[in-house]
Amino acid sequence: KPSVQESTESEIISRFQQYLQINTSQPDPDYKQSTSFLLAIANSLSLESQVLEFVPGKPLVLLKWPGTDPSLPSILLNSHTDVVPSEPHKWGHPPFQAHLDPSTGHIFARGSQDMKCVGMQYLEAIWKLRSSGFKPTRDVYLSFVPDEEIGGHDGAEKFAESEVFDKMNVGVVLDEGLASPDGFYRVFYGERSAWWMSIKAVGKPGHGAKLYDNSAMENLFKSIESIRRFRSAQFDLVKSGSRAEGDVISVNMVFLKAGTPSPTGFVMNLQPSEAVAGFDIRVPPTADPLALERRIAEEWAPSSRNMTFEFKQKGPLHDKFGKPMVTPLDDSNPWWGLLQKAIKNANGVLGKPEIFPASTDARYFRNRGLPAIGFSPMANTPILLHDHNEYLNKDEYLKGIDLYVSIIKTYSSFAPRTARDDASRAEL
Ligand SMILES: CSCC[C@H](NC=O)C(=O)O
Ligand SMILES: [Zn+2]
Ligand SMILES: [Zn+2]
Repeated sequence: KPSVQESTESEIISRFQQYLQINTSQPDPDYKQSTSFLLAIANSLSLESQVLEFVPGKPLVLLKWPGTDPSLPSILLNSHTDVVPSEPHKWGHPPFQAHLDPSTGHIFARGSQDMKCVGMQYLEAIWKLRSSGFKPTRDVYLSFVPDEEIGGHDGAEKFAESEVFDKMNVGVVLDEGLASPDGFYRVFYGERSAWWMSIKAVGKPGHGAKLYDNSAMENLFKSIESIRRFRSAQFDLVKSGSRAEGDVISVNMVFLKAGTPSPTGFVMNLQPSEAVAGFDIRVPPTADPLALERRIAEEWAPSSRNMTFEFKQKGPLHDKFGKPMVTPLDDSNPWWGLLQKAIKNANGVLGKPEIFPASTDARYFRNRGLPAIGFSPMANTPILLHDHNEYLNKDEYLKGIDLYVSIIKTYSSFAPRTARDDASRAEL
């Protein structure tokens, strides 16, 4: 086997830039190029690799660094290869140039935070460990999955349910987190579920000059008012500091569709007979789904007001065993203590564990009852995912690699001597 040479800092940064320069933005990601790029690195690191296509044209790159004791459950380091679209003309530097600002060290690119950084940091950490001669005890897998940004149905969801996945005997999964503007690294043990709902009002059409009850617009606006009251009450809990962002139900109106089109815009003197509004609702795993469903049916879209509602997406709050989809962060989960230890050893400081406010692929692994922890090592960094001018500072990026060196070392060497050790740990 060829030995792996240590990389220079500029080689490391240039590999990150190369990955960022591949335009994998939805809705038409260049997965061909990202796949060959990742396979080339896997090859330089002599990792085992396979490309899984659960859906043609949507490749999942699965890499393996075999451990010395394959009987132990493995470690899975997951990242997605796709990124969200950008509006290039609103950026200071083109989003796929990966411009490195020489005075600040910021690297500007779509995906620099979400989450090509993490995917490459896993690989760079393995590069460092391999060149230092380290040998993992457990198998270490890396999955580079497609389509997270559009729901992960053709990527992580199918992967987590596959026979290949079963055979991997995964014990713990690491997936993405969020940047933090302060010095504490954020860490996530669960996430809110996305409920994407549209509500529709119907009513008698009529002259634009007439005041009458039960028009579609009036019916819809009564609902919108009620939803907005709920929204502010939830938001107030966050503003006052009594709840974290991931612990309330968020509701945001994302579209409004109504009116009678005309060649010059909309007919102005006609009250339409239909009006629809769409909402992105995020529900914490501890919320009572029945109470929310009742609120929707009775207050937000009551049939008494000729309203109907429809879900485009309604994520579950519980896993397939009926348990809330959260990863316990206590002594029943040795991976939590190990993560704390590994980060401390690398001089990092973790913040208080949180519920991720949006969705990630981690939910598909938690749904199988597996512990999954969300972590993207970006402290002292503004939260710019999905925003214009997304960037990551090069020194933060390099620091993150060292954190993963420590994590991968700690995780892959964790080998309780007997199953009883595991059990007694769990009893503590
Ligand atoms: C529910 S699938 C959508 C996934 C998406 N993930 C990241 O932004 C999100 O909107 O949270
Ligand atoms: Zn992401
Ligand atoms: Zn995203």
